[in-house]
Amino acid sequence: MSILIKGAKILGEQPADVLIEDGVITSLDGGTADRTIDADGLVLLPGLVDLHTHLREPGREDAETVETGSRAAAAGGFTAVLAMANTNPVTDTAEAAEYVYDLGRRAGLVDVQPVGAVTKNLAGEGLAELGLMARSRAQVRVFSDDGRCVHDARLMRRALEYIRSFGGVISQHSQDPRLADGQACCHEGEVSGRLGLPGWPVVAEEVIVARDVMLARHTGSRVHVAHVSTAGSLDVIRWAKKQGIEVTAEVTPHHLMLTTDLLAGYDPVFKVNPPLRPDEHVAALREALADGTIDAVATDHAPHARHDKEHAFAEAAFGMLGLEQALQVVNTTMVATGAMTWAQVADVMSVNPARIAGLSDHGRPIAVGEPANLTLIDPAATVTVDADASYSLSRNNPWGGRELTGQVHTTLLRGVPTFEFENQPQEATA
Ligand SMILES: NC(=O)N[C@@H](CC(=O)O)C(=O)O
Ligand SMILES: [Zn+2]
Ligand SMILES: [Zn+2]
Repeated sequence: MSILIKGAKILGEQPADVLIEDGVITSLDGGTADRTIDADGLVLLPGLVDLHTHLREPGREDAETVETGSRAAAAGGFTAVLAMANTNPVTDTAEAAEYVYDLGRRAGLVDVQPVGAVTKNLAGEGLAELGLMARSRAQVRVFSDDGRCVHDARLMRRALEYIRSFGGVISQHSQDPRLADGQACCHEGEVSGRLGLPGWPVVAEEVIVARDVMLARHTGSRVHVAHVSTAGSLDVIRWAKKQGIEVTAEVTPHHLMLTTDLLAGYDPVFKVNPPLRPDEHVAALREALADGTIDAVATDHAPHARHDKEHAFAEAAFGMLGLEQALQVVNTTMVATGAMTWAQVADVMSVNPARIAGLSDHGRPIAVGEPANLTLIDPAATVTVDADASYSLSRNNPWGGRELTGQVHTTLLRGVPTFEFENQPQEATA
């Protein structure tokens, strides 16, 4: 099959006629194809890569499956996602990693790359089969106990030493469990005081970020800060990068746009870990994304069934959807405001995440001979998000009712359309 994408602006810059044959880009200068997509006014990016997705299979197929999450990812412009290990059973063995990998290939909508747990059953006590997962068919390179922090410094050190031999990275959910106790459910500050909700302090994140960059320096190994959310963490990461320490960081779409004030209605859709922060942190995160202190945007797509989410705020599960709106939120907060170019968006949503995760077929230049993993975007479309129109099995969408700018037009995985906007008229209202 061949497709011609006619007149798309590559990385928002020069228009070109991109020819794709048998899954590979074969020309930037037109040619004959079975099918032509009129892409006048559209922007072409390398397919997006999400470093942080919760797919819930195995174990919680009522909240999401590999297939439904993959469909949501393709609709959001993604061609690869890293599937977090906090499933049931946990992805802590080579077999478990291969199982998730195979489910992803069978769904065939995005490349699903399993994340391996750092510790057995995420219990924080003994290391999981890191080497066997790395050598498995799934070739795991990213390890994380996400949902929990690897809080034992000795275990973190050993894990970092171990994964260095095969170029692995630990994605840390940075949260000191003693500073963030079991009752806490939001950011500790003026709003939590006013609403009478127990919060936890920003320093619970920052002390772990600081400790981990020192462990990265000590071991010469790579640490990745998952869902960074505080200005103080950014100070530490800036300092560490200046020292040449191997640290990278991701920010979520929700931490780029949503603030603590939203908790005033006690709506659990806004309950997430790390919690929504006040304006000054949001501003610091945007600045750090634009200046390269933060390497990537990652969704932390965290689907939850209604019976886990629809409770009083204090009891509801932490987490919100992200895959389908991520690009729109980045466009609205960063591109439409002039803070970033599309070329920078390609870096933070494709090139850098692919590099961090070691995915060699993704985050590639849009050039002849490269695999056609591509995302075509209408940057000017305005969309009112309909929380009920989602490919996810869950409905904990914090963007419902909001007007966002931009719409994914087509997603291609190795030259095959995995999402096409024209075929999904119920998805959005222009
Ligand atoms: N982000 C969340 O609030 N929840 C995540 C876990 C996590 O990312 O820590 C989940 O698995 O539901
Ligand atoms: Zn987390
Ligand atoms: Zn997560």
